[in-house]
Amino acid sequence: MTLLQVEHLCKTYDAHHDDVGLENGKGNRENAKIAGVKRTGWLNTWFKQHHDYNKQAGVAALNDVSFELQHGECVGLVGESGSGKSTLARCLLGIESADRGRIVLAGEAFGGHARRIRHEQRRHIQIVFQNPTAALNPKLTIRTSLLDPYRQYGHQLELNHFHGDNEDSFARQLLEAVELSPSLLDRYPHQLSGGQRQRVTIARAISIEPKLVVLDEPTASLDVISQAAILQLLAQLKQELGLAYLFISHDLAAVCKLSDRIMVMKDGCIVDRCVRDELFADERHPYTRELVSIF
Ligand SMILES: Nc1ncnc2c1ncn2[C@@H]1O[C@H](COP(=O)(O)OP(=O)(O)OP(=O)(O)O)[C@@H](O)[C@H]1O
Repeated sequence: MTLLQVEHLCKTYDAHHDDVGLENGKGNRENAKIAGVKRTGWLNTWFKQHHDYNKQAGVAALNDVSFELQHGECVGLVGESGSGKSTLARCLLGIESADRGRIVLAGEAFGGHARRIRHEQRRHIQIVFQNPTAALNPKLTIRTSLLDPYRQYGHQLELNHFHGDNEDSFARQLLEAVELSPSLLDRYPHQLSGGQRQRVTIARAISIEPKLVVLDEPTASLDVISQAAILQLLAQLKQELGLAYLFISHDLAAVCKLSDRIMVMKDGCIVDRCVRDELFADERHPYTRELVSIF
């Protein structure tokens, strides 16, 4: 069975749209949660840093976007800044709803137009952000941040890979899965390197064994060595846990390394799609050729 079906998704922002209540820090209740994690002060800060929008009237951020993603598959999503990649990610996570269209996850309606995502469904799509420093609450230990999704879903979880018998052994398993020492559990984010912090956010995202992880430029804030190591880790986890990824990136080399298929977005539309090895072929869409040529 297909894991994810996105059908005819449309989203237009009006001139006064403020989807997450950034100006007053309030946000509506649906938006106050991201990936099952409460949007507290630190997450507000992340949104503020990453959503410096050019708020023009009637921006069609998603214009009839349709695609499918299979279990265990990685689909890369590339396109210039403002093409709609993050909007698509936010619609998938239920942070905002589409104006039209349908999202079906493992055969069940999931978000999309005017549909709320149930708490137990929300666990199945998680996200890893670009900036691990902003994604971890500086006041919480690594242990507390790691265990947050588990504590929210603990009683309902049927895990296949990790064993949730007690919190300490669960947190240790998570760190081991991302090749970090359990001795980091009682440290704070500032006591870790950028690469280690990103490993922690990956561990947190996979902790409740989602079906799909949205990787929103997961290596963009890292040095070249850490980037390669994180890509290697993501490939390994995909294999071990049978995860599917939607991998959003400007880095075509990274996308090619991890993805089975690639979609190219421009002005809210998917203008091209291909298997990885065909991205550099001559017969690609002119926009894809342009992206490839400037890479
Ligand atoms: N909350 C919002 N209010 C108004 N306009 C928005 C909002 N969010 C996105 N947009 C607009 O929608 C379009 C798509 O933005 P989006 O952030 O999805 O692009 P992107 O491809 O993820 O860009 P980047 O690669 O820079 O992250 C842009 O024109 C953007 O200005």
